[in-house]
Amino acid sequence: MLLEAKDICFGYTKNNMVLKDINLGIKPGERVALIGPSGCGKSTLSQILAGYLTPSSGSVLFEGKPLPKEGYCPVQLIYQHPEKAINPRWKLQKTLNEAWEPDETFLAEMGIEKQWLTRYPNELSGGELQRFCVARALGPQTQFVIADEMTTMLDVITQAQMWRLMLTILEKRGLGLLVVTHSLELAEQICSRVIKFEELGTNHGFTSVVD
Ligand SMILES: Nc1ncnc2c1ncn2[C@@H]1O[C@H](COP(=O)(O)OP(=O)(O)OP(=O)(O)O)[C@@H](O)[C@H]1O
Repeated sequence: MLLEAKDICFGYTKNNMVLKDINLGIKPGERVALIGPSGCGKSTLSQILAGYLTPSSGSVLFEGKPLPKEGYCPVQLIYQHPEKAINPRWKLQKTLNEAWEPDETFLAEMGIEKQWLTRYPNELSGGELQRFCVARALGPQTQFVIADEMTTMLDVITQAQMWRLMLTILEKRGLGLLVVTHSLELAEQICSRVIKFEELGTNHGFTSVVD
């Protein structure tokens, strides 16, 4: 199993558990979509799978091991809201190079203009900023990408461009993917398996660690 969530429970407050006994297993080579109603806990689970939040019980394993507590996380999360994922006081060159140093060809492929690098996040549009977040998440040490409503704020043409590029990179580098989306159409186009969030608490979508 490539990425596993085992018996995950989590609440932002003690009396209100958002996630209860969530089990999910993603095999190497699978591209999985997670769909579910607003507020059910998809983003919370994504943050746990990428090591941003610690579950109150249960565990996350990547290639059979817990996620590293320090250093680069092989599971990279791309948020729905790029402005929340970026330090507002850093120019974008610094933000990008904190993760890795992509070359000009890569930046051009991502549709990132050179002049944007010298700007602060509030000097770019949401869509422009999201390109940085995607580029930043695709560093050479990344092995798995979680895209949480990654293209929601982009126009349909840019959405299609971003996904085409993303899929090319994922395939070239053999990276795993979990897509969180409200669009069943996108899920079915991009992924080999679609999971409904409400099925996760009853062990659906989970295959034993023996795999
Ligand atoms: N930082 C937070 N503090 C307290 N409660 C939170 C926090 N973030 C999310 N929640 C609550 O946790 C629940 C799950 O939220 P989450 O964002 O994971 O849902 P979601 O399925 O991703 O929703 P959407 O599809 O609307 O993005 C919601 O009831 C939400 O109000």
